[in-house]
Amino acid sequence: MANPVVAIVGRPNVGKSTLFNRIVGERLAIVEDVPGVTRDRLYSKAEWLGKSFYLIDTGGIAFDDHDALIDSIRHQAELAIDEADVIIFVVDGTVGITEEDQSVARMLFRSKKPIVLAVNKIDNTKRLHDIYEFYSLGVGEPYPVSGAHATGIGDLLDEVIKHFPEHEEDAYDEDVIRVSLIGRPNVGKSSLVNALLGEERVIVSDIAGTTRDAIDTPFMFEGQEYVLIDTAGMRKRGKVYESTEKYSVMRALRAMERSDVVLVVLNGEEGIIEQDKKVAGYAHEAGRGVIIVVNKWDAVEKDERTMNRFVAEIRQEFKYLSYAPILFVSAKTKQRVHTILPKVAQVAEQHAFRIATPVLNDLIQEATTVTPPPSDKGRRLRINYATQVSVKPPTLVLFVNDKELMHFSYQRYLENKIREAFPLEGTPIRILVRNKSE
Ligand SMILES: Nc1nc2c(ncn2[C@@H]2O[C@H](COP(=O)(O)OP(=O)(O)OP(=O)(O)O)[C@@H](O)[C@H]2O)c(=O)[nH]1
Ligand SMILES: Nc1nc2c(ncn2[C@@H]2O[C@H](COP(=O)(O)OP(=O)(O)OP(=O)(O)O)[C@@H](O)[C@H]2O)c(=O)[nH]1
Repeated sequence: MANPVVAIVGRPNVGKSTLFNRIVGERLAIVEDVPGVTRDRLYSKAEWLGKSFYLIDTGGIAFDDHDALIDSIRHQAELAIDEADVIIFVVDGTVGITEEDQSVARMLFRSKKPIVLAVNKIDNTKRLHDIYEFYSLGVGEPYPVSGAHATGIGDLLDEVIKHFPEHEEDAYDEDVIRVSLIGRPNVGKSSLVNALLGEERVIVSDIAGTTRDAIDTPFMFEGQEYVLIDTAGMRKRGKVYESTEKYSVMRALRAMERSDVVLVVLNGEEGIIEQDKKVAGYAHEAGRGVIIVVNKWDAVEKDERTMNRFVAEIRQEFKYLSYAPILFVSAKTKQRVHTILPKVAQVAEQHAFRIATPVLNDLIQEATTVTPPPSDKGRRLRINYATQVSVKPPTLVLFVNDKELMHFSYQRYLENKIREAFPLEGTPIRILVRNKSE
């Protein structure tokens, strides 16, 4: 379920970004593209031969000073070693081996992580003999590539995916609810984890064989088993992670992917800032159940309208998360912390909700009768058949006469009708529109 992470490492100017763009932009499809949520180029989801993974570009460091440069390349490599499942180590075939390359190679070699060596800028076959000297880096076979001409990338990726972990790493039982907390630094994630686990009725259980690397914390609450995902990551995240946003983002993403329900934590004292919107956008895109938790409510000066105002602001800023319930809590005083887990259980149930096909079709029938689809140049959308194809999140397919005729606003209308009929609080709904013939 969690996608492997592939990091591109190398000194400046070897062509990391060019390769990143090639891998993501042309050879491979970017999976999912949710409108309205901006995507940055720190990382991207990519796919090769049916295997999807996260690709991160560790580039973008520039220093005048040689020592500072080496230091920061090392730092990048260290993070890649920590977080990635496979590392693509890029060198420049036109320049040959440099001291920085050797320094990176030594670190990568010691890490014992799988390394695939890409010798870039091999723009034509005449250059192919330039790759042999790179064997002496001691990190294995050099793969000739040209980011500029998009050659050699398939062979490189064939090698990369061979090193993906074979087994599903988090084989928790179906009925265990997996929860993660995300939010920008200092909103109180660790404090909330402690408050949740400190709840009297919480028993930290040990579900056998599941706590690989002890990064997750399983526990029982009111007869239900839960796992807090990547608790260790949340606790350990120190200076290094904070200074390198892409790694904390990636870590949060992986945690989210392994979760049923994500708690998006906000700081009630400071209000919503840009970074919160990014975090919330990721949560929505991940397709998990979402609960918005406003923490530090104890520190907010309030009157009877404060809460409503905050709710209105959240709805305004995170329009795409309109399905997410909002809780106001304090990890410090424990105020309303006890409402979190019951809400998580409820949202997890909705996230796995299944609508029977006849019921769904009746509902769509009725909705299209009440408000018929708009017509476009004399042609009208017809929905022939609807069915739910998967859960977590509930994903529906609508078979129609011509999917070009489906407009965003009409799709939103149908989603609202579905939400009126079923208790889908906290879960996104995916609606796929297909032509009848597909
Ligand atoms: N000839 C040739 N030039 C390339 C190739 N790939 C990249 N370049 C050039 O190399 C330069 C550096 O490319 P980038 O992709 O920015 O390198 P980078 O490693 O990401 O650099 P930083 O962001 O500084 O870490 C650019 O001028 C590219 O046009 C290639 O395959 N052949
Ligand atoms: N007043 C108040 N302070 C809180 C509350 N929760 C956390 N804090 C304080 O906020 C600060 C940050 O809390 P953490 O739990 O470390 O926050 P975090 O989100 O885990 O931070 P990172 O590890 O940096 O991502 C600490 O000084 C906490 O004591 C709360 O409910 N009320």
